[in-house]
Amino acid sequence: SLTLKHGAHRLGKRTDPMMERWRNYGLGQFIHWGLYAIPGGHWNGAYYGGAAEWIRAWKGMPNEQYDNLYKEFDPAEFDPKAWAEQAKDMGAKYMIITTKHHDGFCLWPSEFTDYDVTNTPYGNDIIGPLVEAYDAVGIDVYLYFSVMDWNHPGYRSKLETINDKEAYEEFKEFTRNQLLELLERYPTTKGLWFDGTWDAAWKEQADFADNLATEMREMIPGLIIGSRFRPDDYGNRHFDSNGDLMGDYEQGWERKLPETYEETKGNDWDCVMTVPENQWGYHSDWRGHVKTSYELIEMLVKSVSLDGNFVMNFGPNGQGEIRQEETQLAKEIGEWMDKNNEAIYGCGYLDWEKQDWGYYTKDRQTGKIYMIVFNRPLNGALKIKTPDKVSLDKVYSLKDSSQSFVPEEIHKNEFFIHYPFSEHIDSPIVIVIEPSSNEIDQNNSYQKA
Ligand SMILES: COc1ccc([C@@H]2N[C@@H](C)[C@@H](O)[C@H]2O)cc1
Repeated sequence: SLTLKHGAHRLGKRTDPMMERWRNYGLGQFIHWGLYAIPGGHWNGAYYGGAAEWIRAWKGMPNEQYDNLYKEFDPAEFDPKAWAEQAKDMGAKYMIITTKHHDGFCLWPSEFTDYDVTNTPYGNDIIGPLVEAYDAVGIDVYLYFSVMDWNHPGYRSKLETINDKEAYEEFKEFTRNQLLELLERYPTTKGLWFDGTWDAAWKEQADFADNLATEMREMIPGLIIGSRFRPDDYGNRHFDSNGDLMGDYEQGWERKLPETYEETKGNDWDCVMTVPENQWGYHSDWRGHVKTSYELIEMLVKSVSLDGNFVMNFGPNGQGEIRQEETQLAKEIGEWMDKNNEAIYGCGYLDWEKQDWGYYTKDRQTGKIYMIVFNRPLNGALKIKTPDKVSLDKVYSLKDSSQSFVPEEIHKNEFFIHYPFSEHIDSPIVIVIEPSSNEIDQNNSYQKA
């Protein structure tokens, strides 16, 4: 393998308490909020179908008009406590907020630019009250930060001239200053979710980024930073030039999910997901498919079943309101989570053969196994294949533990559970298996429930 100065500094998962906590979240909330929520995908009566938070980049949208939107930013309905309550009721364990998206507008009072909330009619810090409100309800806060910054004069996508390099040095200083400022202002931050790091210019900054990551981790010990932040010596991100994961978890699953455990390479990872096909910031006219709570719950369960976290995106509007479609989804997901979160929180991958009816999750502490059923077989027979020497001692319905099942053995290590499906079931059901095996698996050191 290559000798790298700025490649992965750790092989395998982080095992410290902060990362253990992260690993057991299951469900997160992404919030994309900024000036782009004001146009909401429209400008001068024209509809822009691309991602609403990228409207400044779409042709026909005059940059200087976008750059003056800050003069209109006055979200009278912004209510961080209400947002935090809603996220709590949904069952989110962490929240990721855009402090600065690609447009460079800062939702906190930054010492290092005038392009921030203090120079708007609203005038106040947005990030601070959000951090406070979410901390108050026990939801951990992570800060999204875009390195790419269309507002800063020193930003470059690539470094070609001497001038580029000199300007970019100022930009790097500015970026460092803003990041240290954020960690200084919001010390309860548990981690940073970086974006906008694909540029050639940034890919040349292995040394700078590595040192900056070290500095940030010194400021907040245990700080969690994913694989999108730094490039290695050869400009590779996510995985270094030896194929080793850089950062504390893999951030490659944006609007997509792995199919198999192998695809996750055994790393920690999160999936960040939009409700419509591709809108992160507020778009007033969602076209195309809008995901149902059933689909989002399946993505959540699939993520947890493959040792990942699932982060559902919310895009508040220009007034600071959570839109009605997202409120409804949060309510429906919360109702399911109220009854079934035991199969999500603190759970992860189970190495039993995947079956068509849905997903297994395993509680990392108790070893309890959950069958989360989305696709009921017409004959009601749910197939289970177990590893050798595992018998299914106690099998019962999560919603009613008195409803137990005696698995029918159909082959060695192969069973049917005959579930009395009735037509009225319209949300995923969870069956609990308390396995006992002839040799207790040392990892599980399984105790009776
Ligand atoms: C295809 O290029 C991009 C670049 C940036 C994004 C940003 N990442 C998401 C988490 C949103 O912030 C989106 O604007 C999406 C697609």
